[in-house]
Amino acid sequence: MELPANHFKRGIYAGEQQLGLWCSLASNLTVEILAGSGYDWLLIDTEHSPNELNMVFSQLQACMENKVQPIVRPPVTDAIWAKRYLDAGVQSFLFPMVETAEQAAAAVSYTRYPPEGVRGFAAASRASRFGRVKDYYSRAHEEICVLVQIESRLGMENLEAICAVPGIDGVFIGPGDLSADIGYLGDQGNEAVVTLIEGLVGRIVKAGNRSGILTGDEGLARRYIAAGNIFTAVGSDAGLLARGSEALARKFR
Ligand SMILES: O=C(O)C(=O)C[C@H](O)[C@@H](O)CO
Repeated sequence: MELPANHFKRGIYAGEQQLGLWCSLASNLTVEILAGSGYDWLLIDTEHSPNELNMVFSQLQACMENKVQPIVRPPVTDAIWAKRYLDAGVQSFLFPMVETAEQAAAAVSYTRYPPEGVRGFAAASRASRFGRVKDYYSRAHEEICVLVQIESRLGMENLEAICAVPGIDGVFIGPGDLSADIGYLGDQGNEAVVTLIEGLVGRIVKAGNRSGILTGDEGLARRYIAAGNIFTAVGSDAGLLARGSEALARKFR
């Protein structure tokens, strides 16, 4: 069996816009529905959702019939969660609240076997398709994508240093936490926040890295893409369900 290709990672390095959707409903059924919807990636959130490890397993499997890349956000950036999700077969990570180059380098090391990193060895896990991918241990890093979140003042201050860390494949701007940290809690659509984010996207691109963002607003998504954003989550499962169900109910009222 061949090592599964990470089309998302290859796409962002090729400069091909990767459209995504945020998934926090903790359901393999909703993920399977969304996996066939034409997105390039699905963010499987375990930070702000009731997702547990065994549930993430089933959501990863729900993606297998499609080219879509599941990207898992651990609840915190640490080696233990990285190890458990890697063995589950996760190939792309969005590590939250990274604020320094040292934290970014640590995140990369969690995904690499020794001597490059500290990933623990597991024989015949789902990651190697239970031992069926014969060159898994020597090649796993090629198809692993490490994305880190910049979502605080300190992270903004250290942005270029973080972008320069070897193994950091992309830098995602967390609009909610970032706006909260600069005094715009709950107001990530404020023009001051949007302009700041556009500038951050430009800094990431200028630093030679790849920028990501989440927004449910079409106009803002287009502004961030125009600024150079290359992986863009354009909505969420919860938002689609809530807005879509409300719109349907209104038709019959
Ligand atoms: O800071 C942010 O915004 C994010 O990191 C995304 C949110 O955590 C996610 O829950 C969508 O609102």
